[in-house]
Amino acid sequence: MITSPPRSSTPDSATERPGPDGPSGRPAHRRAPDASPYVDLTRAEWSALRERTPLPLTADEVERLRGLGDVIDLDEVRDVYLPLSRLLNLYVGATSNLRGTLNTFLGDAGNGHGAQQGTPFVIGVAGSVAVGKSTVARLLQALLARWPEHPRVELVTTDGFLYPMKELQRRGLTSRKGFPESYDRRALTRFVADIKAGKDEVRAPVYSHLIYDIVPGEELVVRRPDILIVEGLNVLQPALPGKDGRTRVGLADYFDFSVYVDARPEDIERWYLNRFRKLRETAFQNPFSYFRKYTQVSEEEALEYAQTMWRTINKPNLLENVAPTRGRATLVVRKGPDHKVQKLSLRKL
Ligand SMILES: Nc1ncnc2c1ncn2[C@@H]1O[C@H](COP(=O)(O)OP(=O)(O)O)[C@@H](O)[C@H]1O
Ligand SMILES: CC(C)(COP(=O)(O)O)[C@@H](O)C(=O)NCCC(=O)O
Repeated sequence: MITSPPRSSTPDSATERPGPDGPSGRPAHRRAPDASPYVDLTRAEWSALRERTPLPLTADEVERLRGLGDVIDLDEVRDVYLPLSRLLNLYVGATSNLRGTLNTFLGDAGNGHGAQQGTPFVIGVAGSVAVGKSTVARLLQALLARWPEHPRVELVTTDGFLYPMKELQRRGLTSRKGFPESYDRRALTRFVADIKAGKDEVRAPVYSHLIYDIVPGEELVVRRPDILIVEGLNVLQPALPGKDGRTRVGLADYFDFSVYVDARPEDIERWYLNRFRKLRETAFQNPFSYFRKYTQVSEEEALEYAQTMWRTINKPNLLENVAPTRGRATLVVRKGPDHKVQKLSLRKL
C-alpha cells in the first residue's frame, strides 16, 4: 500500500544538468510539484507496486547474476526489480498496441516504410563505471524473460563498440576510454536501428575486460529478440549534430524505456576501488589479464593506480558526460552507500 501520495520532482532538475541529489534534489522553495515530469517514490512506495508479480528467481540465480562487489539479494529483487519487471511488461503491451494503431493509420502507406509487426522493445540502462549497471541489466534480462509475452530478451553492452586499442592510440584517446568519443557511435546506433527494424541477424564486436580490448574475430549475434537491453555508460547521450548542423537520430531515439542507475560519486568511487582490490585477487591473476602487473606490486601501489584511473578518467566522464544524461531517463534508480536502492523517480509525462 502507498501510505503517502508520491511526490513530484522539480521540472528543471530533470531537464537541466542534474545536481548531485537527483531529479528531486533541489531546495524546497523552488519546487513546482505539478509541472514535474517525474514522480518520486520511496523504496517502500515503489515496492508496493509489484502487486502479485511472482518472484521467479532463486537466491542462487540472483547470486550468479550479481556483479563483483554488488549487493543484490532476494529482498532487493522483490522490492525493486519485480515492480520494474511488471511496469516493463505493461509498457511492452502498451507499446505494441500503439504500434498496431500506427500501422492501421499508415495502412498501405506504411508498407515498405518501416511499419511492421514484432518490432523489439528496446531498453537502455545507463550510469557510471562501477555503479552496478551490468547487474541491473542482467537481472532485468532474467526477470523479463519469464513473462510468456516476451521470452526472448537479449542483452548487449556498449563496450563492444569501443574503438580497438590500436585505433584509440591512433586517435590519442587511450586516456579517454569510456568517454563518448572513444566509441564508434555510428556503428552502435546502426546496430540498434537494425535490430529495431526487424533484421533477422545483427552482429556486434565483443570487448574483453581481460585483454582490455576488442577481441579480434569474435562477434555477438542478435536474432530478432522480443526485448533488447542496451547497457552502457553513454547510452542516453544525445546524437551528435551532422556536418551540416542538422540533428541526427541518436541511440536513445530507439529506446522505448530507459533506466539510469544513480548514486553519489563518493560512493561509486569507493565501490570502484573495492572492486579493483577484489579483481586484483581474482581476474587480474589470469596470465592474459592486461592488469596482471597490478598483482606484482603492493596493494597500496595498485590502489594508487586505481585511484588515478578514477580521478582522471571515470570521475570526469561521470560528471561531464554520464550524469548530465540522467534527466533523459524514464526511470532513475537511486542507490544508497550500501548499493541498496533507496528511491526511484519515474517519468510520468
Ligand atoms: N578490469 C576488469 N577485469 C575484469 N572485469 C571487470 C574489469 N572492470 C570491470 N569489470 C567487470 O565488468 C562489468 C562492467 O563493469 P562497469 O563497466 O564498471 O559497469 P557496472 O559496474 O556499472 O556494471 C562488471 O561486472 C565488472 O565487475
Ligand atoms: C569498458 C568501459 C569503458 C565501460 O563500458 P560500457 O559501459 O560502454 O559497456 C569501462 O568499464 C572501462 O573499462 N573503463 C576504462 C577505465 C577503467 O578501467 O576504469
